[in-house]
Amino acid sequence: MSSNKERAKKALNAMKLLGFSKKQATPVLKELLNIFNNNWEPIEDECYRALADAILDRQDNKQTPPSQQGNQAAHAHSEHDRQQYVSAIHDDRGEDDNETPLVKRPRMGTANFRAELQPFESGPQQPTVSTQGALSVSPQNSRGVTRSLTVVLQDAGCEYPLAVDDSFIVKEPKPEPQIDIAEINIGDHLTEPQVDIAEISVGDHLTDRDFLTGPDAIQLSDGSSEQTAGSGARGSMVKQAQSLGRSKQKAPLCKNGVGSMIQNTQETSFVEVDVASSANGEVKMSLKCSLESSNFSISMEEVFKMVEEKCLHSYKVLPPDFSIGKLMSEVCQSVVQLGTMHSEVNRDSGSLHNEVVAPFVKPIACEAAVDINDNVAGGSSVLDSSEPCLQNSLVAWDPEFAHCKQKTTHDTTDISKGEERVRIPIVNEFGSEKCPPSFYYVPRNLVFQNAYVNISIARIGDEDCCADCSGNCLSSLVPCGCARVTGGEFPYTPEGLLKTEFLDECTSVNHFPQEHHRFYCTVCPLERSKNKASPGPCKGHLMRKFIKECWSKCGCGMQCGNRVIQRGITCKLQVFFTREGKGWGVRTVEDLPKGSFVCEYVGEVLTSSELHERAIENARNGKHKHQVLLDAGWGSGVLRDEDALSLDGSFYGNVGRFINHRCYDANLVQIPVEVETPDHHYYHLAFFTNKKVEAFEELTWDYGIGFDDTEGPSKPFRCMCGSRYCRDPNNLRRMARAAAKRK
Ligand SMILES: C[S@@+](CC[C@H](N)C(=O)[O-])C[C@H]1O[C@@H](n2cnc3c(N)ncnc32)[C@H](O)[C@@H]1O
Repeated sequence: MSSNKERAKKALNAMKLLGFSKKQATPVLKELLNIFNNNWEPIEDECYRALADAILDRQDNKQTPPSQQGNQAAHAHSEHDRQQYVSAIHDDRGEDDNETPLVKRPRMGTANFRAELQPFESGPQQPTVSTQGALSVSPQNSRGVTRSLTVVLQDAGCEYPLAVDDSFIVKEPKPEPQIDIAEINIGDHLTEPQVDIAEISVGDHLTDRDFLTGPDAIQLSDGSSEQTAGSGARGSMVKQAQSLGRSKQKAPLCKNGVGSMIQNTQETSFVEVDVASSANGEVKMSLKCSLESSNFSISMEEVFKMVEEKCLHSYKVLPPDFSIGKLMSEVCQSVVQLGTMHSEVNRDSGSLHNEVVAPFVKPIACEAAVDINDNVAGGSSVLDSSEPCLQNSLVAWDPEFAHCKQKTTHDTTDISKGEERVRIPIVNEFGSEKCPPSFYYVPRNLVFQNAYVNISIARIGDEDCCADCSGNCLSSLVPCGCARVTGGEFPYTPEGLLKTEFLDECTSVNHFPQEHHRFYCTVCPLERSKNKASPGPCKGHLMRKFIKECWSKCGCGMQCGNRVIQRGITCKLQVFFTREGKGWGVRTVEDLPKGSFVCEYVGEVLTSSELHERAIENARNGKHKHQVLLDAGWGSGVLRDEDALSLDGSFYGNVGRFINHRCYDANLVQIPVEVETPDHHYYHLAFFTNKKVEAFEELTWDYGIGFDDTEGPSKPFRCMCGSRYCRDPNNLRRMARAAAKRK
């Protein structure tokens, strides 16, 4: 048996390892020996637990006012007191009394020991090997989960298992009053390169003094970093800070290169930081923050991430590549686009040169306008007019689509998604819809199913091509075979414009159809496709002028002046939302001289039966489609169903499907163009300007519809073309004019 002196030395050493000085421990030990009648066993029990507790109690009592002090030890000289004190210690062990002895209130503040945090559920506690009195904190720290803390006092030769909860050991740093964000970075001195989260970092006000007091060493369990800290609680903070320190290093910068961190190094101030920018930095979006008395930095990436999570929470489904950062950059880019557009308008109009034009205009309700047509229109999409001039006409469009409730896949910077040689942006300054309803953008016609479009070299005879030409056919002295269709003269000028004479003739066919030759079928495929018991009489098909372009069987090159429409769109167009209630429309963003090729009307090639079937289907669904008959060349005998063709741009189409109607004085004229097929059942329908068109003027063509048509399965829209020659009897302006005349 050791002597009292040895036992006292051991006890004081044990206390020293817990951070209690000899001066603190000696009087308490004396008191306990007194209480226990110099019996060492209850003191040595459980690795001097009674002694440690008594020291802590004494410290507690010192902190309470003298009036409230109930110095148990000092008054425990009687046997009664002694019993009470001993049982008080044991009561403190709580429900686990029979198993693991517990110390309820170990103060780790100045302790110097090694400890491991483990969840209770994690099985038997592993004995731990002490190093130099270091504290190791397990990586997980889930709040509210009670963990065991094993303290090994190697010098004392025993384990000291403590049950503590997170609130005790893992004391979270007090959040700064203005910053309601969980993660805190205590600064640059803690850096580790692996954690890829970006955080709010709090700088100088949470200094080493706050966290890292004392000389005690904290060793992180992964051993990856050695920093000093004074307590277990602080250790956990250091651990957290450590990971934040790592993250800070890896915090990604915004892709567009704008500042990605909000930083405030002053006590009370506004900080302004760029958060997004257009591609070339002309437009920037910034945030103004006034988070007082903080010295902080916030990663914008983390802010975006938080907003994205909120969006996901609210909207449930988001595209996988949804990004607030991108969205903000898109806003900046759109401002650039609109700004450019407006400044071009101003420059071209010459009136507003120095005026700063707000890029956004007060929106008007677009749905009301659409509703007007919605009410008027209805039924099938096929326009079945009794007017001969309705042949080759565009049928009613789907107003339901115009509500833009469908998910759209359009790229607002280019509706053609790169399919055209030029970008065709989508712009909406007036309505709430960002994009037109979905459809597949195709730059060329596609056969749906049964249409007979036979593109073969063999079908093109020598007389229908110019195999012997080379270079540019327009510059040859004698026009080649390809000019035969146009009376031995090419329709194009060397500048690539349609010749005025040719153009005017084509326009005149539209304006005065009754003065032009018409072909009447014996049995009209259009009538036949209606599957009536006895097909109605043919209403006549206008014989239109054709353009014949050189093609692949010709010897000339792609730059030949007689190849215009096959080179595709070259002028700058925009799909925009019309303010008059016509839905989307097309405008040019540059001046176009008379005779300029604008675009083709592209869609699926349907037979008249297929067209009719779609019409019935659409009537059933109350839908209206973008369809146009190809009937310019029906004068070549009896047409089979598969030869009587139409184009439907509803599901597959190009920018042409957005061109709105204007009665008589439209600025575009539609002209049939023969390219790869010699017969005239199938042809390209190309739009050319029939007058000079100024930048930002809407492009329109005359659909050739009769608005008083009540016979057909569908009624066309109420016309809002604004033309003084508007044919629509329901046109409000026209009615107003008529009323004024009557007065
Ligand atoms: C081929 S689409 C033209 C593009 C259409 N605006 C859109 O938003 O998709 C034809 C439809 O546009 C509308 N539209 C075209 N011209 C119009 C006009 N002059 N007045 C009113 N609506 C018109 C009609 O609803 C018509 O059925």
